[in-house]
Amino acid sequence: MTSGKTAAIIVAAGTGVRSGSAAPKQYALLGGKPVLAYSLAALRGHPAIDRVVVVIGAGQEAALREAVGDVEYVIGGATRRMSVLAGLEALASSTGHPGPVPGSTVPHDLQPVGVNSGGPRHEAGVTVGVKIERVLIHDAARPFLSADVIDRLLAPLDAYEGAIPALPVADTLVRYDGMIGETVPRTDLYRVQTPQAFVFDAVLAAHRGWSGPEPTDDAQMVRDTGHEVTIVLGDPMLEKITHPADFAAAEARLAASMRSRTATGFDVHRLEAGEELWLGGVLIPHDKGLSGHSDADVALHAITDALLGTIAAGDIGTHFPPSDPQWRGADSAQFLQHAASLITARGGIIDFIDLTLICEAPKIGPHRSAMRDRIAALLQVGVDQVSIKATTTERLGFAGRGEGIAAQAAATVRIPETR
Ligand SMILES: Nc1ccn([C@@H]2O[C@H](COP(=O)(O)OP(=O)(O)OP(=O)(O)O)[C@@H](O)[C@H]2O)c(=O)n1
Ligand SMILES: C[C@](O)(CO)[C@H](O)COP(=O)(O)O
Repeated sequence: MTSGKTAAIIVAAGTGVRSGSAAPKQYALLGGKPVLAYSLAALRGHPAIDRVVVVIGAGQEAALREAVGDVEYVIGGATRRMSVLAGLEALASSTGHPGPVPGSTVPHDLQPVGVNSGGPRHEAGVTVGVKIERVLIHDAARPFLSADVIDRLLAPLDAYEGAIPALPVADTLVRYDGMIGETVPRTDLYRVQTPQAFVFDAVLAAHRGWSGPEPTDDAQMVRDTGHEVTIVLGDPMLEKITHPADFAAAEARLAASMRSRTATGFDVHRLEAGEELWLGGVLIPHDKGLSGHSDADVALHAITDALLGTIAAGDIGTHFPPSDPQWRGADSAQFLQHAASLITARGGIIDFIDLTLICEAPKIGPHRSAMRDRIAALLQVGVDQVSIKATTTERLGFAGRGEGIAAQAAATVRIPETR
């Protein structure tokens, strides 16, 4: 692949009339997250992509910020083509690219690129001034974009000015005008998806010089200005959300892409006189309490580690180092909630927690219900998704001598493979 920077434009300035959604469909929730958030995360998370600009409708800054937080954005136009052009011009102007020639179709009122930081619009930080060599242009309405598709699209750009993902047509195709007419041979027909990848200068020139009928994608513009555009294998996950039923289909695709993961956590704390005994987020009357890092709630620590394990995010010490004085005496509920928030941020769902407390005393039975309620509330799951068991070690070892309490937890979550 040639050297130079790769940018991505997500067009999200449509109104989604056909979707029947009250708000533009790119802000509708899918699996609890805005549609736009999925492809934005996929593009931002891809190592070959240096910069992502989202094209939004006028007045959508607050909706954008609420949906995805800080992101570079530009205001789009009345058609998809004009929105793509706005994105291309934003990239061109911020990287010192020559401006459009007089008489081209570029409108004069294109907004400058901004960052949705809540403050005044400003130029986009470190990436401004870096020349863009390649660009991916993507519909926000196609949320489930995989890294494999991005890889497939970028690979041919050394040889072609463009590459698009497409799927062969599987159905019989027929012309219809009240009665069926000609059957259209389908052997070389493909359904075209996005993102579409281009050499930046080629697609910018095609857009700036366009005077043909309204195109339905960018590839046809690049092709019609004399460049070669190739096809790579698309992805059934990339179907566009267009009509109301497409939301249910997208939810089903998302659910089918969820993979179950189970991980365990283990922790021990010393029992000492003069300490409070916090277990499972509940203060338990006892003649001794647990000492150590934070409030030393061994149960919440074990569950936190189990949850972090499901996403291979290190352990509790990685996120809350015992050496950091700010966590001394801290409520362990915040550790647990942090681990849960990392799973939620990945579109994950917590399915089940199973905890075993290992101690001679206190008796866990009388407190089991309060602990289950508290843990379920902290994780925002049902009480029936939290199991708490207890055992002794038959007076053997540190637990048997009443010197400490051990906790062992297992967590099962579902994480979407499509990010
Ligand atoms: N003026 C427009 C029109 C469309 N798009 C974007 O282009 C993509 C594909 O368009 P489509 O599915 O047609 O979206 P809408 O135009 O929003 O839908 P509709 O035609 O039903 O109103 C979407 O991500 C949409 O937000 C855009 O950025 N600017
Ligand atoms: C760009 C596109 O997604 C490729 O299939 C499609 O052409 C967009 O069409 P729409 O009419 O804007 O939905």
